[in-house]
Amino acid sequence: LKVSELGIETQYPQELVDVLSRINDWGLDTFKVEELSDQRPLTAITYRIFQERDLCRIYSIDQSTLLKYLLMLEDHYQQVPYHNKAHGADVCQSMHVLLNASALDGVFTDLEVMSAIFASAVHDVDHPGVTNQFLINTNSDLAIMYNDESVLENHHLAVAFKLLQSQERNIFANLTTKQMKTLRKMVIDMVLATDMSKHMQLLADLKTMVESKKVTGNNIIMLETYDDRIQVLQNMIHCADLSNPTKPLDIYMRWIDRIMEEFWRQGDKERDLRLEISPMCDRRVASVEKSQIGFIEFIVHPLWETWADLVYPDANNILETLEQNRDWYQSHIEPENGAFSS
Ligand SMILES: COc1ccc(-c2ccn(C[C@@H](O)CN3CCOCC3)n2)cc1OC1CCCC1
Ligand SMILES: [Zn+2]
Repeated sequence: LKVSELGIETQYPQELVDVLSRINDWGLDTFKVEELSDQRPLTAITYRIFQERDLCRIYSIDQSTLLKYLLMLEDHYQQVPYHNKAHGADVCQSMHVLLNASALDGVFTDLEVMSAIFASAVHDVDHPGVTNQFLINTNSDLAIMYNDESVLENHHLAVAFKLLQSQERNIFANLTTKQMKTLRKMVIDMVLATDMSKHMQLLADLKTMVESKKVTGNNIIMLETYDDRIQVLQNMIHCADLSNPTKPLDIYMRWIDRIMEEFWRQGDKERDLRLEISPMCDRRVASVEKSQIGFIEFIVHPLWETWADLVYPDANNILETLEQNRDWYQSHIEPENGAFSS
């Protein structure tokens, strides 16, 4: 990558080129990209991935149109502690790495790959930093708009596609009608699958797929129907969305700081509104380490363990890091008010 190909202005062009050289690695430091890109991590990372996958040539996407869309998309991510543009960039880059699993070599079409990258980049745009339940409990305009069903996920999708409607930002202008129809359906199906209320069903279906996994001679997964293909892509974006605990510990810890601040700010709002404070949202009774252990035990590890089965052995290192991080937190739990753990 050359400085002239960064797509964004920065006072640290060479350092940014150096950090982005790890675009295909699981341990890319999104926080470093955030700092070195002058607060443009989503544009810098997504633009780099489009270049890496040659998507502008394949789909005749004008590079300045792509940059205009990405900058506008990035500006529509809110300045909240966790669900901000850095998280969008992180999920996009994580998805990019997951798509490179050798068990998936040649499985997905360029259109499916572009849909997955686009879905990841847009999946939390305009997130207000509170949960679906909070929006429902407070009779928010968004909950009214979407009838309490996948409120945030529907909103992210609507914003993302609305931004495409201006001619100067329509990156998909040169897709055929059929291609656009397919892309739109897949992006909707992927972003709606990031709703945590769908987690148990998604995981159950993934387990069923693993049990009946069909592979080719060189261990590549065979996915014949749209339902099978989209199911794998839905689990992939869900894994990318819940990938913080699988990253190097120092990076994981910084995501924890951000999500806790966001949860505690929601708790502050609930306290002021005399609402019951949601679980893990009361900064006065925090047990950060215990919450992460529970999050890993009940949600993150079961999901990643199943994913690792599907693409065995490609995600073994990721699963290993997750288990090391879990064990680290297990061995660093603060004893309750000085009492010795029994
Ligand atoms: C690093 O820690 C976390 C990292 C991520 C998460 C987390 C929760 C839900 N999600 C996924 C949604 O954000 C799905 N979104 C919603 C809005 O619409 C789009 C799709 N992610 C929770 C984390 O920790 C919590 C605090 C203590 C234990 C649990
Ligand atoms: Zn997310």
